[in-house]
Amino acid sequence: MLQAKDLAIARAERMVIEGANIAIRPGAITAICGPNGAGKSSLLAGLAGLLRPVRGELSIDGKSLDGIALRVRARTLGFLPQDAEAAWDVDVKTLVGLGRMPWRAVPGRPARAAAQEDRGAVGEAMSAMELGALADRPLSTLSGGERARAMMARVLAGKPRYILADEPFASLDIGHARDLARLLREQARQGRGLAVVMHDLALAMNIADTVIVLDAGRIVADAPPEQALSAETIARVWRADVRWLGQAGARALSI
Ligand SMILES: Nc1ncnc2c1ncn2[C@@H]1O[C@H](COP(=O)(O)OP(=O)(O)OP(=O)(O)O)[C@@H](O)[C@H]1O
Repeated sequence: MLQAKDLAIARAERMVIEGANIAIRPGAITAICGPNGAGKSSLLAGLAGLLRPVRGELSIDGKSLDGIALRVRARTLGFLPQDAEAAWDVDVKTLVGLGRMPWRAVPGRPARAAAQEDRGAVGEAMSAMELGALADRPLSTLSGGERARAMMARVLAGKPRYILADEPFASLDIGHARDLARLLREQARQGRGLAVVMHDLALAMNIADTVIVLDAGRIVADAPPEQALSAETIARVWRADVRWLGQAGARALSI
């Protein structure tokens, strides 16, 4: 379990997350929701160990994150930033291959078996994100949604135990969003823990096991979706009058 206790994060010397107690469980999808500026990205980057907390503890299976070597951390936590950019204009298959970096030079990993495993993981991630036809295209020539799928494939190729994804649905069309939702469920079924920032509350309602609602840097709900995303909570936090339609697991939100 990836756990944060009494986590506090500051940006530009202003507290943006305070007193966060969170558990990201293996085998489950945890959606992180909240209005713009609530602190979702900051919280996710904090959980990934990419923003140093002002206060609090982060641990994986009870072991402090500080005590885990960086390379091991990189194999354990896969992070997909919002609007992920690549430093170089590489082609798609090279980018996805970079997801295998943390697996280089793992002690006791025979070179030939390692190369085969790397190829297998990259191929699997590319086909999961339907990137076969784009494999040789430089990133600069892709559309926003295609680039988002390539970035997600890079995370998947690393086969991390936890996937921390910041708005992975943001630029996907409805068909690819459905495919990604299924893929995230499958990743959870395989035992991975997922923390996913999302603005689409109906999607969170339908695919998450747990929803964390953030409001102005504070966790105001952490519960199964039907409870965390009640119309009352949405009215209070998002100041929007809404009504849930449909059945559990296939809900739509009327605004
Ligand atoms: N690099 C930064 N420097 C200073 N302040 C920042 C920085 N990044 C974010 N902030 C501030 O921290 C707060 C939380 O931002 P964060 O990006 O975590 O929110 P968010 O919930 O992910 O928002 P959104 O839904 O708009 O993506 C906001 O008030 C934001 O203005």
